[in-house]
Amino acid sequence: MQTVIEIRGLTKTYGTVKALDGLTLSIPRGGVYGILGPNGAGKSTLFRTLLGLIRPTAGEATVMGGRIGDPAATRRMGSMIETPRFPPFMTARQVLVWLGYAHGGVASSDIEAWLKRMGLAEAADRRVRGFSVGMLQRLGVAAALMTKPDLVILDEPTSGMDPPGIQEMRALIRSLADDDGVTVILASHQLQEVQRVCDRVAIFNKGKVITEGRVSDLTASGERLRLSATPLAKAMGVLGDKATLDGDALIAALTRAETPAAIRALVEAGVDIEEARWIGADLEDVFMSETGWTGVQGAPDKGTDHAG
Ligand SMILES: Nc1ncnc2c1ncn2[C@@H]1O[C@H](COP(=O)(O)OP(=O)(O)OP(=O)(O)O)[C@@H](O)[C@H]1O
Repeated sequence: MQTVIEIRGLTKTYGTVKALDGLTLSIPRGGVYGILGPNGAGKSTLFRTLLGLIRPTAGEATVMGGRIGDPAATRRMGSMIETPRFPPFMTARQVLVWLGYAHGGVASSDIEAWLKRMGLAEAADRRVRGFSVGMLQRLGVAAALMTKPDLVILDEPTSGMDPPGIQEMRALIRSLADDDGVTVILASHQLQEVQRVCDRVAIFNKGKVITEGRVSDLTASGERLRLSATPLAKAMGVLGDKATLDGDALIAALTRAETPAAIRALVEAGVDIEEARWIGADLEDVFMSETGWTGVQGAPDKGTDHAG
């Protein structure tokens, strides 16, 4: 596997807080890679470290073969970390021209193309002080991509966006990877979006990687059988604690080997089965079980290191 980022034992401490705790991870070249984790897991700290904005306390990382902070590698990267801030008195177009200068110059045709692609053509001459969070995100993404990077890091690119905006962003991210050959690394709390757009993910907790893999493999391991059957009560009785109700269907936690006998038992008990299909676990299920997160308490405890 050709990698774009190699991270070995990366640690960043702030006082007593270990934002990154001996993190080890390899990120492949090409495709869309998701970094997931509860608040405070260390995602933004990792991105800032990879961009050379903060120094690690220990460990090392290479980005496209160069050490972190190496200007040759940094020039080939684009990024948007959290909601970007721009000088409020500038218009959207001026922001891109100004950032383009800082990068050594970006053709005005590229700036216009990105304003259009991010749905900002009509707002191009408005001052950014009046922009919504979603518009700032769009401008931040345009700024990250107008320099034609080989690798782009996007931290919560859809935060503050409406549903059509989220859908457009998903299409843009996939086309960057599939059509333009850009490696996209993104962090997001919107797990359904991540499941739809990412090829691989790493789940972080407390500065460590606790799970890493292809989205299809991670979700396949929790697959269950969805059955439309009548009468439902009788089917529930046959399957016992293997079954839970999901609307007017039944979700059975059966292995593929257990399934033929279970179907036979249902039919013999007089249950009609109208439909049976395998469904994968949601990335949300994987995230919840890996992080031990219930969504109500503080950051959970699970955290064995994983050499990716
Ligand atoms: N400049 C800083 N000074 C002190 N502590 C910091 C600093 N930056 C990050 N931290 C701490 O490091 C830990 C990791 O923070 P980080 O922002 O990387 O998490 P995150 O996964 O990006 O979180 P979120 O999902 O909320 O954006 C947190 O405990 C945070 O409070």
